[in-house]
Parts: sequence; C-alpha cells; structure tokens
Amino acid sequence: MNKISVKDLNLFYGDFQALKNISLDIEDKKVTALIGSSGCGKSTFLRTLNRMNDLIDGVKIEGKIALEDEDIYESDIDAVALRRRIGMVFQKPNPFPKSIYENVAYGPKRHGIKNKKQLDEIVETSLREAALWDEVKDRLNKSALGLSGGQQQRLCIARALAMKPEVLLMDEPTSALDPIATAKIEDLIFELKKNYTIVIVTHSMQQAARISDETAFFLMGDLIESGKTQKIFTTPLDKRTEDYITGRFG
Ligand SMILES: Nc1ncnc2c1ncn2[C@@H]1O[C@H](COP(=O)(O)OP(=O)(O)OP(=O)(O)O)[C@@H](O)[C@H]1O
Repeated sequence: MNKISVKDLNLFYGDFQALKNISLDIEDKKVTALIGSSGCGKSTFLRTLNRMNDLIDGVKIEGKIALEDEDIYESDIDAVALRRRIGMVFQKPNPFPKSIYENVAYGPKRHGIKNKKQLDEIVETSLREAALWDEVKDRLNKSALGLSGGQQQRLCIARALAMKPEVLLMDEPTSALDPIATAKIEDLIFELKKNYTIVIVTHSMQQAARISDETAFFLMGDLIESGKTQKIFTTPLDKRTEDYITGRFG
C-alpha cells in the first residue's frame, strides 16, 4: 500500500528548477532511501513531503502529492496539522535548550495536552520508542544539551514521535554521528518501520543498502530510478544508477 504518492512534481527556487517531473510512490511502513550526489535535490524532495519548502521564499511547486487520499498541496490544508502527521528529523541533532522531559513534552503541550499524567506517559512511551528511555530515565529533568550526539539525535526522534506521526522524514540523521551511535539509529529505524513510514536521505550507500526497503536515485533534479533496494543495488536498470552505486561518480 502507498502512504504517499507523488505525481509530476516540479520545484523551482526562483528560476532554478531543483526537481524535475518527479513521480514516486512511498510505501506504507517501509523505509525508503533517497540517494544521489550532493545537490541533486534529495533534501528538497524530502521537504516537499511535509511542505517544509513553503517556509522558503521564492519556491514554486507544481504537481501533486497525496498523503493517502488527501492532496497535501490543496490550498485549504492546515500545514501545521500536516507536519504533525509527517514528522521530521534533521542532520544535526537540534534539541531545545531545555530538559530532556520538556523536549519531548513540548509538542504535545503546544497542542493543548496539559494533564501531567498524560504528558508523563507520552514522554515515557516516546523515549522508549526511540530506544533512549533506559539511558535517561533517571535524569529527565537534566538539560538535553548534556546528552551525547547520538543520544541527542534519539531525543529528537522521540520528540518527533511524541506528536504521534504517521510518517517520519529523516535528512541524513547519522551524518554527524560516530559509527556506534550510527548503528544505534539504524537499529532504531529498523524497529520504527513496524509502526511508521520512513523516508531517509543518506549520503551513505552502505547505509541505504543496510536499512532501506526501497531506494530512489536522484541526479541533478531528476529521479533516475526507484524500486526495491536489493534490485537497485544489484541489477539497476539505468547505467547512471549503476555508475553511482559502484562509486564511478558522486
Ligand atoms: N533555498 C534555496 N534557494 C535556492 N536554491 C536552493 C535552495 N536550497 C537548495 N537549493 C539548490 O537546489 C539544488 C538541490 O539542493 P538539495 O539541498 O535539495 O540537494 P541535496 O541532494 O539534498 O544535496 P546535499 O546532499 O548536498 O544536501 C541545489 O542545486 C541547491 O543549490
């Protein structure tokens, strides 16, 4: 089943066309990796999925993106509600300068949940889901900035999960982390796909091969090829995909 369906998507930054006629279906409760060399449009594409590009001046978008049956670029859609359904985790862990507890409770509080017991529950569940609970349960009121980089990134994942999203967008979530912290996040992604649809931008082909079910290869704003990760990495249809995954360019 498709969770998100992208059809004939074009995106312009002013006169520059960063995405060219992209059509891609994103499967429910699977990990889809977006790969391609620097500047090919992976992050831009990722941001179109929860309308984060709306926040950038001079962006023009054509085409259609449906979340299940709903066109997310319909003029009457509530972008804040959309971003609650499609959460995002960024390249650099960016916890708020607040306690671990407050980082996770922040979103639910802003959306009107005031009951302490309910918030406690959301915080614990989200931290457990992000595989961080055991490491932080005795220091929930300490600053999030005292956590290691890998812990901070899992906290940011917990913060996203606290909003009970359906889809998680991850923009190179491990590029600032060491191999051990990276492995923890990769294990976590594997667990999370049982309940969430995940789209991840990665520079690491090994990472894409390890963790994704589906892979989409971008080149200079075009989507060259997409499909099952195993197929893309073993028998790609397009010569340009093959050249990229075998390291001939990129
Ligand atoms: N806010 C912006 N204004 C103008 N051009 C932009 C903007 N953001 C990105 N671009 C351009 O759009 C193209 C795609 O950028 P994007 O960041 O999506 O690529 P990417 O594949 O994610 O690259 P990287 O892997 O380096 O992050 C690039 O040529 C980039 O310079």
